[in-house]
Amino acid sequence: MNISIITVGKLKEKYLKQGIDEYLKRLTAYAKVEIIEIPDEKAPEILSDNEMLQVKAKEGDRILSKIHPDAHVIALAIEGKMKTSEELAERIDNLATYGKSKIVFVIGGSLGLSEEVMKRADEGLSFSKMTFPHQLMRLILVEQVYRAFRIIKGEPYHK
Ligand SMILES: C[S@@+](CC[C@H](N)C(=O)[O-])C[C@H]1O[C@@H](n2cnc3c(N)ncnc32)[C@H](O)[C@@H]1O
Repeated sequence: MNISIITVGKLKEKYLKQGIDEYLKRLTAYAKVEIIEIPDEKAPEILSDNEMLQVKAKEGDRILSKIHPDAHVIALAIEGKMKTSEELAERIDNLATYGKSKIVFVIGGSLGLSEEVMKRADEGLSFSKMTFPHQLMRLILVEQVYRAFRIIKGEPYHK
């Protein structure tokens, strides 16, 4: 199984990088997982609604250019569907069973994902109604993907 995680902007914090690298290392036993960083659109702190849409659209185009047509796309979005860890594991397992060997998770930038990216997504995944920083979201996601594989394989870890 090939899993790509498309994210916006460079990861800055060392503590997040260390955590993500640890889970990526653990995941090598289960899947080929890569993180694709696309550049964020430089913008001032205060933006009009129209400017925000433009920033999201530009980042969205960059995200879409990295998605293979055959990929099953899971967009991380607050308003997406909430799942238990077991349900995420089942989803990943089912996708593999039905020949969807390319899964792409997409994490938006500080302004979120464009409408075009949401349209391309096969499903939206919410981690709660709370807003997390996009860089922290990467760490949470790789841990949950690792947890999913441990659940799929029936290995101890998930309690
Ligand atoms: C800082 S948030 C963007 C907030 C923006 N106002 C929005 O509603 O999308 C950056 C990205 O992190 C991810 N994210 C943050 N909180 C999330 C949550 N609770 N569930 C799923 N994804 C989340 C989403 O991909 C989001 O686009």
